[in-house]
Amino acid sequence: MTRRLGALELIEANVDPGSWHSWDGPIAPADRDPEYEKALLQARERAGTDEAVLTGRARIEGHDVALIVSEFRFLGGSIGRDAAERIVTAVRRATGERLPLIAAPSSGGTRMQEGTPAFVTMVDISRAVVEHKAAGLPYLVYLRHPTTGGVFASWGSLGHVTVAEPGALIGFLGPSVYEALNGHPFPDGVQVAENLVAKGVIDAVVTSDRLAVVAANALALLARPAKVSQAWVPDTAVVTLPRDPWDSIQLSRHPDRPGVRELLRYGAGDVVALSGTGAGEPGQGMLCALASFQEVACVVIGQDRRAQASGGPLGPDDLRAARRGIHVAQQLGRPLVCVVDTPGAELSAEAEERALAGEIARCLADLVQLTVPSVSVLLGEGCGGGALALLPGRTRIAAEHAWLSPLPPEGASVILHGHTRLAADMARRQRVGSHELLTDGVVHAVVPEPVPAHENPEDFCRRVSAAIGSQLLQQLPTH
Ligand SMILES: CC(C)(COP(=O)(O)OP(=O)(O)OC[C@H]1O[C@@H](n2cnc3c(N)ncnc32)[C@H](O)[C@@H]1OP(=O)(O)O)[C@@H](O)C(=O)NCCC(=O)NCCSC(=O)CC(=O)O
Repeated sequence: MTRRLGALELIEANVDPGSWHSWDGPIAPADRDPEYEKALLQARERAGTDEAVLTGRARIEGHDVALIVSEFRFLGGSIGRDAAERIVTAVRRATGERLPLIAAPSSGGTRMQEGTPAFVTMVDISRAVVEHKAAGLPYLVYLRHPTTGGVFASWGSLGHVTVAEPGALIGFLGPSVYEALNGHPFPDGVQVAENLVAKGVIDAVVTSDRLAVVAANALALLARPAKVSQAWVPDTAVVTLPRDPWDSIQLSRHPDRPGVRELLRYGAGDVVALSGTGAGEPGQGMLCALASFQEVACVVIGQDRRAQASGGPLGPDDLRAARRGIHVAQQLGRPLVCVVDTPGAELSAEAEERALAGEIARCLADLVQLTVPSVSVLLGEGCGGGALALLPGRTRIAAEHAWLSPLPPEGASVILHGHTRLAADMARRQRVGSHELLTDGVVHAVVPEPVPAHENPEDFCRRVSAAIGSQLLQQLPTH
């Protein structure tokens, strides 16, 4: 395990040399009870800081940023009114100076010596952070060991991207407080960074010595706003000969056909993976990431066909994860890439009761309202409402052997004929293949597959990536 760093150590280890400028003014004297005053004096001596947070401006790998960093040795990084005021002032200043903001909390939550007046400052901090994000500015969070209570429940949980220190204790109530109040220990292994990543609460675990690299990567992707060009009209290209869609359907189901993971691996750069909804739903069937295609930095939401096949069907949580990605793209003004690749959404009682249909509808609603450039990519299987949910990009492209249909052709055959034997015929009649999609104006371009994608995944992914980049570039303003 890497050594846990104090506030100044973390700052010095991650900012460009000589670039740190503190924004903190002196803490004003106040009429406090003598015991608390004594605790503050001791905390200052122990921590070497004048409060439990430090704020300021710095450069990280060339990016100008504002930083808010907790010092746990100062009364457990707890937030009293002075610390809160310092945070709010720094967030507002970052917004005013249009600086991306990075917060690195480590805290026992509300400062117990101050009680409720301190507790309610979490509202002020949250308001400032929300206003910062509403101004289209990135907010990244690095949760350090330990982050608990109202800090985790306010500015610790509002990041566009949230990463955490390996092994960090991160939880709402501290485990010793829980045990004392409930008479039994809190279950092991729950309030741990790695578990929260697996459960879709936070995005990734990052060692403190890699924070600068990860932050710089995310900032490079997030810091340049993009709005769709007024002059843009979709470009269409006819590049394929008619194919039997049934052949395409068979090829799209080939176990080695590359999916969204391979597309990111071979066709994208600067990938920063996001984990699920951030709200405790891992969204295994939906991959969300920040990435760049042909140098265009964007948000990617993509249906992971293999994960769906191995027990994680495309369910309501996946669609909520997608909506998180849509909101990040809209809020930060980044283009959005939607990758469609699904044998169909989850068919289960649980999915119904957790609003599968409603989430499909809300994905559609969110996408049709986007004002940033967007492209939907039919990569392989495009089956039913699950596929429809990610279809409304401003431009839509299809791989040559991708297809789109209202339900599996086998299902269509059952509806009309009472058996699955006429599935191939139904696929032909329902105009599901890429050639028909192009002819009918459902997609604007088709990416040729000179050989089926599974025979040369790298080449396929590079072709799709080039098509994505080109579609996005066409939508961006030229100046
Ligand atoms: C964060 C911890 C898990 C860390 O445990 P550790 O064993 O590493 O450290 P520790 O307990 O010795 O704490 C280090 C020092 O910080 C102090 N300390 C910790 N939390 C504090 C707090 N909230 N206010 C004031 N001081 C605090 C401890 O008294 C101790 O002081 P000394 O060294 O002098 O002994 C634990 O401190 C803890 O459970 N804190 C409370 C977490 C919590 O439940 N917060 C909810 C608060 S209410 C809230 O925030 C509002 C809300 O929930 O919405």
